[in-house]
Amino acid sequence: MLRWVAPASLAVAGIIHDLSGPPDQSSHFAYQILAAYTLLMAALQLPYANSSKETGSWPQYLTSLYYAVTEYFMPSSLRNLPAPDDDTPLLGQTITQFTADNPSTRYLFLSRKFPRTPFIRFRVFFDAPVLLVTSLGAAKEVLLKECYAFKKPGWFFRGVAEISGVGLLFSEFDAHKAQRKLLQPCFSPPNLKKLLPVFREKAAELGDYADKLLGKDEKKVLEMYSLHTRATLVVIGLTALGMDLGSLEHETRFQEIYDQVFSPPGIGQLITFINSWVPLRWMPIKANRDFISAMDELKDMLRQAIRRRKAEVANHKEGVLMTKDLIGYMLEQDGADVAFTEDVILGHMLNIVGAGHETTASTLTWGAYELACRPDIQGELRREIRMVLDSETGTSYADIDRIPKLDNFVKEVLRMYPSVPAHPREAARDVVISGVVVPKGTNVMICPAVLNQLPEVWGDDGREFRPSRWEGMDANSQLALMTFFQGPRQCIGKNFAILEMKAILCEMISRFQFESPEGAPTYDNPSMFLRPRNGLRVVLRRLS
Ligand code: HEM
Repeated sequence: MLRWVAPASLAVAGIIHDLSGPPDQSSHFAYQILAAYTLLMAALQLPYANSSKETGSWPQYLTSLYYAVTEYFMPSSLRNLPAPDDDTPLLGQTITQFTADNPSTRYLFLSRKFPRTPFIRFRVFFDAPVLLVTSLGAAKEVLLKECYAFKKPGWFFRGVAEISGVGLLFSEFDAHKAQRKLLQPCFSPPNLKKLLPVFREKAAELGDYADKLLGKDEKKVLEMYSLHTRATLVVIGLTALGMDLGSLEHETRFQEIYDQVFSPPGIGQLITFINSWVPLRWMPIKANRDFISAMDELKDMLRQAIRRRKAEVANHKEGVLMTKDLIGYMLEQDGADVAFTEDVILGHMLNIVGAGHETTASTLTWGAYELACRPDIQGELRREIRMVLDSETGTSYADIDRIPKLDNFVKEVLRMYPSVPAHPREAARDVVISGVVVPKGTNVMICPAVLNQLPEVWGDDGREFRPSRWEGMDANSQLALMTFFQGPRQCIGKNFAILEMKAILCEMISRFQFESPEGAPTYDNPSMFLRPRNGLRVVLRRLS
């Protein structure tokens, strides 16, 4: 009977705590007395801990005791949320998550284990609670209605913004609203229309390069991820920044230092990761010196581009490709509501390069994998694409954007393989989401894969790759695809990315047959992107 004393005390303590004031993160005096009392009650059980199977082993007992006590420090409004029972003390779900086969697996597992709840509460480092958003209702509130009640957490800022720049990604509240308003026109449909010829030209170059790699052979195994990252870097540099950043045929200096910063070798990766929580950049070791010098060089290259463009804007020279390319646009707006100083523009450029090329490259790579697995879908797509590309009138923006089967295929790849698997947020104030009080400072995690596969939207077959599911979806179904998010902070480059991917797929599918993927794919984990571990190889067969 004694083993029930601690939980019972906990329950009583919890009720009294809830009655004693509104739920918040602070622990007041009465609460601490109750915590001490319960600890004492629980400690009374210790002599019985090894006496029978019923009471469990010492480690089990100590773990339960640890959790019984730490539950006290959980805001009361979060205590009753469903939570996994296999947390590791002080690390929570971190190990389970990092050893899973892909960065979304654990979140998907939890969302299936606890269906029909707005949030699942899990623990991470130092047992901090995180709320995983698991219903469409809660997602709508976090991303749309209460979007500005949340911000990017400090640990995330420390870990990522040192690489990706502050830019739009890490600006918050009014600063975000003002910058977003100014940058939005760069990504408007009229501007994107002007980019289609560039997307098509670069897609054709990618096709030519793949053809060159095949040489005299009719078919060959090619590694698609590196091909796609090179192609998307060329596109993003040229179209958004007016710069030559990459090349399809060889690794440029920019690519080399970019990889050093984003995917540092060996201990560098670990330092980048730990640096989010415990500052380690000051340590005088090689990994840090390499990182800092690569970052300086990267920024130097981008600064030179800004200065070059500044001189052009001063001479009223228009952007080469967009009527107003991103840098030119920002320079013209400097001095309006937002000061676009060199540092601010640099932040935006780092954002665009970081957010705009690996994401698109990963999605294209998973697309190549699905094509290789599904010859029937590939054949249907090829027929539709060739009809459009062969039309006598020439291919326009509207033509490519409205090939129905291609549209469904791209959406399905985006749904099943969201290239950014997890997006953390922190409540900037107390806020109520789907009836749950989320106290200021609480971390919230949005995992697009969870939201993209919700049974409330897709029924029971949401885990299957089936492009035809998009046929006949109405306008409200926008919420069915959360890969780019929705609302004020949704991806500003969404339409850019979709059009670029369609242009590349049109070219590649019409010229090559994708075949024989190498077994089941493996994923990088932990990783900020859902990308294949060690690349992804498929057979490309030249078509006549
Ligand atoms: C498949 C490709 C892409 C995916 C899946 C993707 C996904 C996302 C998501 C989910 C966000 C919201 C992040 C957050 O607030 O936590 C975001 C933001 C952003 N994305 Fe993308 N993105 C893609 C391509 C692009 C491209 C091509 C560009 C630029 C040309 C771009 C530029 C940005 C920027 C600047 C933001 C910050 C927007 C803001 O906070 O207002 N993205 N992206």
